[in-house]
Amino acid sequence: MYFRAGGATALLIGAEAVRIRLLDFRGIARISNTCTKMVQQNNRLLLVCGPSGSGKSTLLRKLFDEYPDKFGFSVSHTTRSPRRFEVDGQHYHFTTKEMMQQAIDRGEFLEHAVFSNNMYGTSLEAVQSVQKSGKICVLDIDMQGVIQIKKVPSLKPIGIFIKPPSIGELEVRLRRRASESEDNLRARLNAAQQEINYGETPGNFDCVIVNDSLDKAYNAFKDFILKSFENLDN
Ligand SMILES: Nc1ncnc2c1ncn2[C@@H]1O[C@H](COP(=O)(O)OP(=O)(O)OP(=O)(O)O)[C@@H](O)[C@H]1O
Repeated sequence: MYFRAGGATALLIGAEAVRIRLLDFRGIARISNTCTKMVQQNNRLLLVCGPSGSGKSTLLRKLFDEYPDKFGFSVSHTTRSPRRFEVDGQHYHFTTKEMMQQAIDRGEFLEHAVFSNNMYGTSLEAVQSVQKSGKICVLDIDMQGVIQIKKVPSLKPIGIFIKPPSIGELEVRLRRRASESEDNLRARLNAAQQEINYGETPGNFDCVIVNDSLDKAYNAFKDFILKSFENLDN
C-alpha cells in the first residue's frame, strides 16, 4: 500500500514559505559515522526530487504498488499541531520546538526546515527504522532537502530527479490536480524553473527522468532503481 508519511515536499511552497534549512558542521560530523555504517550495510537512501506537480507521487505510488514490501517512507517530525485524522508516529512524529531543536543540535536530523513558523525534518532514526524493517527508505524531498543531505558525504544517497516535459505542461497538470490555491500554484510554478536548473546540473542527481509519457517514465524510473539496488528480488 502506498502511504506518504508527510515528507518535506508535502509542505506548501506558498508566498510566505520562507524555508530555512540548517545543518551545521557539528551535526554533519555527528551523523556522518552512522551514515557510513548505513552505506556499508547497503542501506542507501533513495531520494526522489522534482518540482511540485512533476509526478513524484504518481511514480512512487506505482513503484510501491508493484513492490509492496520493498520500499518505505520515513516518518517526518514536525512541531505543528496534528490534524484531526493524523496519528502520531504514523503521519508525523509530533514534537515541540524545544525538543526538536535539541535533537537537531545533537545531530539527529538528516535535514530540516522551518515552514510557516513550524519545524519539519527527517531524523536519522526515522530512516533507520524503515531500513531495519528490511525496506529501502525513500525520501520524497525538495531541492533544499537534497542540498542538505548531500552535505553529509558519507551518506551517498541515490538521487533521481523527475523533470516535467515543460513548465506549461506542469501548469496544466497542477491545475488539473486542483489541489492548490491560485497563489500557491503560482509559487510552485515560480520555484519550478530553479529546481529544474538544479536537477539538470551534472553531479546533482544520478538519474534525470522526463515525465512525459507516464508509462515510459515509470519504466525508466523502475529500471534505474532496480539497477541501483541490485538485491531487489520480486
Ligand atoms: N506523465 C503524466 N502525464 C499526465 N499527467 C501526469 C503524469 N504524471 C503525473 N501526472 C499528474 O500530474 C499531477 C501531479 O502529479 P503528482 O501529484 O504525482 O506530482 P508531485 O511531483 O508528487 O507533486 P507534489 O510535489 O506537489 O506532491 C497529478 O494529478 C498526476 O495525476
